[in-house]
Amino acid sequence: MDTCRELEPSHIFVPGPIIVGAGPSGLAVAACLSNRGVPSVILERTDCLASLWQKRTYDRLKLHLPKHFCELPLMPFPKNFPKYPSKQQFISYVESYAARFNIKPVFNQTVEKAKFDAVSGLWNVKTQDGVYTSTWLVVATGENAEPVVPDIPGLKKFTGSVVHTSAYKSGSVFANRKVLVVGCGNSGMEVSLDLCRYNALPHMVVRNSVHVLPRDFFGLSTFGIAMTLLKWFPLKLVDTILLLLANSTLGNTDHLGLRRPKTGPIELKNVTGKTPVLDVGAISLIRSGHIRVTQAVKEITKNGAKFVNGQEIEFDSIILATGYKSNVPYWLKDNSFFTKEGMPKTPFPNGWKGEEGLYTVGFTRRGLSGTAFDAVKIADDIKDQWMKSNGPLSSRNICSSHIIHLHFNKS
Ligand SMILES: Cc1cc2nc3c(=O)[nH]c(=O)nc-3n(C[C@H](O)[C@H](O)[C@H](O)COP(=O)(O)OP(=O)(O)OC[C@H]3O[C@@H](n4cnc5c(N)ncnc54)[C@H](O)[C@@H]3O)c2cc1C
Ligand SMILES: NC(=O)C1=CN([C@@H]2O[C@H](COP(=O)(O)OP(=O)(O)OC[C@H]3O[C@@H](n4cnc5c(N)ncnc54)[C@H](OP(=O)(O)O)[C@@H]3O)[C@@H](O)[C@H]2O)C=CC1
Ligand SMILES: O=C(O)C(=O)Cc1c[nH]c2ccccc12
Repeated sequence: MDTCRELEPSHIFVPGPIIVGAGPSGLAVAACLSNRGVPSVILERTDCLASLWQKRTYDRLKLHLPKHFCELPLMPFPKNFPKYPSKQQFISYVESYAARFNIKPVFNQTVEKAKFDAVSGLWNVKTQDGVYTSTWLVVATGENAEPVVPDIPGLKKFTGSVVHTSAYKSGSVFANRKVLVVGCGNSGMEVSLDLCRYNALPHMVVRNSVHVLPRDFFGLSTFGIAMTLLKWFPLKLVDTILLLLANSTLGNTDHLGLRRPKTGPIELKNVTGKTPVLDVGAISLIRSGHIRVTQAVKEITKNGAKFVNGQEIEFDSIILATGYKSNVPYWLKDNSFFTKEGMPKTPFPNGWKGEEGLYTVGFTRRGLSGTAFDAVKIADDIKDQWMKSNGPLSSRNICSSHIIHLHFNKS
C-alpha cells in the first residue's frame, strides 16, 4: 500500500494511484486495487478513517438502507449485524475493512491543489506538507465534503446557538428548548425526531415539496422493494406503487404541511439527486404535534424567526439541516470533468472515469452501492494500465528518475 519513494522531504512519487479521501469510497478503491496487486496511497485531511461517519454525524444515526445495499466490495457486513447497522457498527466495519486490506492512509494531509502536468503526464497533488506525484488521481472526497450554510437574512443577528447538522450529536443539550430546524431532508427529519426524544420543542422548516416514504413496509425495506420492482416494471409504475404504499402506511401527508412533488420519488432522485425521506418515526411525531412544521423563513431576528406567512416565533437555537456539497472545485484545478458544483458531468454509470488518469468514486448520488460500483470499475481500469507498465513484458520503469526530473525542471 505505502510503497511510495521519497524524492526530497516534501516531494513524493507514488507508483500507484493517489486517492484523495479515506471515506468508504477511497477505502473501497484502495482495497480493490490491493486485491489486484496495485499499490496506492490515500491522502486524508482528518486523523481518522470515514471521518464523515466518525466526526460529522449524530449519535442516533443508523444506515437507512439494509446492510446488503451498503456493503463495500470484497467484504460483507458481519452476519450478527442488524438489518440497519448503527453508526458505531458501520464505523467498526470500515475499520475492519481497512485492516483486512492493510490500508494505511496518510492522515492529516489536506489536498489543497491537484493539477495535471501535460509535459510529464503526471498529477501533482499538493497538501500542506508537500507534493505527491502519480500517473493516476482518484477523487474520493465525497458528495458531503462540506456543510451547506445558507445565507438566511438576519442569521448573524440571532443571539442563540446556530449549528449545522454535521456538528449535531444529540438533543441532550436542547432539553426544553425551542429549536428551529431548517430543512426537511433525512437529516432535518431525524434531528427533529432526536430532539423530541430529549424533550426539546422542534419546529421544522418545510419550504418546498418533499417525498416521505416509510423505511419499511410489512418487514421489507421500501428501498429493497423499489429495487426489485425496477427489475420488472417501468420507473413511473414503480413510483406509483411506492406512493400507494406510502399513503397506506403514513396516510396523506399533505395536511401535515408535507406536500409531495409532482414527480415520483425514484424519478426525482434520478433526475435531481434529491433523496426521498425514509421515515423512521418523525411523521408520527408531526402528526401528534411534537414536531411542528413551519413555512419558509422570511428572516431570522435576534430572538427567533419571521416566516413567509407573517408568523413570528421565538427560538433558543437554530439547527441548519440544509445539506452538504462537494469540495472538488476548491482544489482540482483546470478541470472540465466536474461541474462547478463539484459533481461529475457524465451521468451514472459512466461518471467514474475522466481523462489523463483521473477517476472519481462516490459521486453517483446512489450512496454506498454507487461507491461499490465505481470502485470495482476504477480498480479494473487502473490494473490494466498497471500491468502494461509493470507487468512481465514491460520495458518501462514507471518510477524512473528521468520522469521525475523532467517534472522538477518544469515546475
Ligand atoms: C448523515 C448521513 C447518513 C448517510 N447514510 C447513508 C446510508 O445509510 N446509506 C448510504 O448508502 N449512504 C449514506 N450516506 C451517504 C454517504 O455519502 C455515504 O455513506 C459515504 O459516507 C460516502 O463515502 P465517501 O467516501 O464517498 O465520502 P465521505 O464519507 O464523505 O469521505 C470522504 C473523505 O474525504 C476526506 N476529504 C475531503 N476533502 C479532502 C481534501 N481536500 N483532502 C483530503 N481529504 C479530504 C474527508 O475528510 C472524508 O474522510 C449518508 C450520508 C450522511 C451525511
Ligand atoms: N440515516 C441515514 O441514512 C441518513 C441519510 N442522510 C443522507 O445524507 C444526505 C444529506 O441529507 P440532508 O443533510 O438531509 O440534506 P438534503 O440536501 O437531503 O436536504 C437539505 C434540506 O435543506 C433544505 N434547505 C436547503 N437550503 C435551505 C434554505 N436556505 N432554507 C430552507 N431550507 C433549505 C432543503 O430544502 P429544498 O428541498 O427546498 O431545497 C432540504 O429540505 C442525503 O443523501 C440523505 O439521504 C441524512 C441523514 C440520515
Ligand atoms: O441515504 C443516502 O444518502 C443515500 O444516498 C441512499 C440512497 C441511495 N438511493 C436512494 C434512493 C432512495 C432512498 C435512499 C437512497
